[in-house]
Amino acid sequence: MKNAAAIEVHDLRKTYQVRDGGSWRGKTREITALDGISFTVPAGEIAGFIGPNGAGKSTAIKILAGILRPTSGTVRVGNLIPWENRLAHVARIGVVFGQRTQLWWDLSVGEGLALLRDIYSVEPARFLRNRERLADALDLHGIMDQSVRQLSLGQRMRAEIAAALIHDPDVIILDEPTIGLDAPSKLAVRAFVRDLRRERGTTVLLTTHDMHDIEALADRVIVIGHGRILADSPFEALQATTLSERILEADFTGPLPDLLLPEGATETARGSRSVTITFDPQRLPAPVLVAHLSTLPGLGDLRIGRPAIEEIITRFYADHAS
Ligand SMILES: Nc1ncnc2c1ncn2[C@@H]1O[C@H](COP(=O)(O)OP(=O)(O)OP(=O)(O)O)[C@@H](O)[C@H]1O
Repeated sequence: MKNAAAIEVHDLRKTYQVRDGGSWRGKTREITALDGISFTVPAGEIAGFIGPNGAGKSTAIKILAGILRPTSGTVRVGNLIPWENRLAHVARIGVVFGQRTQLWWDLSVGEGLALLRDIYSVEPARFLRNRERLADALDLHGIMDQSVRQLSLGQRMRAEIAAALIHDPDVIILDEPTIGLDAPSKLAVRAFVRDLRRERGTTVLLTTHDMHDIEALADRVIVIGHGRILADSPFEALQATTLSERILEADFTGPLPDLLLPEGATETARGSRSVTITFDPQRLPAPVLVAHLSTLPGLGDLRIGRPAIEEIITRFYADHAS
């Protein structure tokens, strides 16, 4: 199975019919949520699937999960067509929707997992092994008897992940798995997904608005906007083509002197004793800029870094807007 395509999407289109003004009498209008997207995720890869609000991510995820039929195009997940082989398909994939539960509010976590065992016909010995392994890895032992409605968001998300994996799926779809979680819970979810891929070779499609999820997990990112694929590449490549600039922060021991910056550098923020400068290292090598600043009176610390990952993505979305 290694290197075979676990997810294949070809020329996928989805249009929704909506009534203007919400009235049944109003004219109908077509919204193109997916305008012919194609991508492939090889087995064992973690692919980030990102895009601004309304780009079409949820629509694509629902089609991949077998919940929604596309208007046209082909999709194969582990060689099955999700909306045609629904039962066989759901038995082979795991889906975590960060914003809604797949568990049952009034059942305990343990009861919910047992119900999934029956739904997916997981053989009893394998179920017990998986439940133990997932409870250890996701720290669920203390909450197995608690009903889902009593769980904190972080506990519920860990239970959701266990529920999505109880039947050993080869492919998992994570839709905003860290939304609303505190920092330690986010780190725990990311570590779990990394281990899962390493130990079991699970293929993961991950949508998120948290770019740190992408940085921590994704082998590559597929960017979608207005229902089209805008980029499909390793994150570093996206970063290099979008924002090659560097950021320099300089602290001064006294009031800021006149900077008289060389060409290729722009002052982007200023405090009473510090300044932030953005520069393009192709046009202005960092040592030249540092040498220039060193001539200024009262220079203290200097720090040079890359723009934050959010900045890179925001710029990429803005460059592809319209
Ligand atoms: N059931 C629906 N009926 C009509 N239009 C819809 C429906 N679901 C989504 N849309 C429209 O399709 C487009 C894509 O929406 P979708 O929810 O797939 O985007 P998204 O990338 O998941 O956005 P977000 O990041 O905000 O969740 C949007 O213009 C949205 O308004």
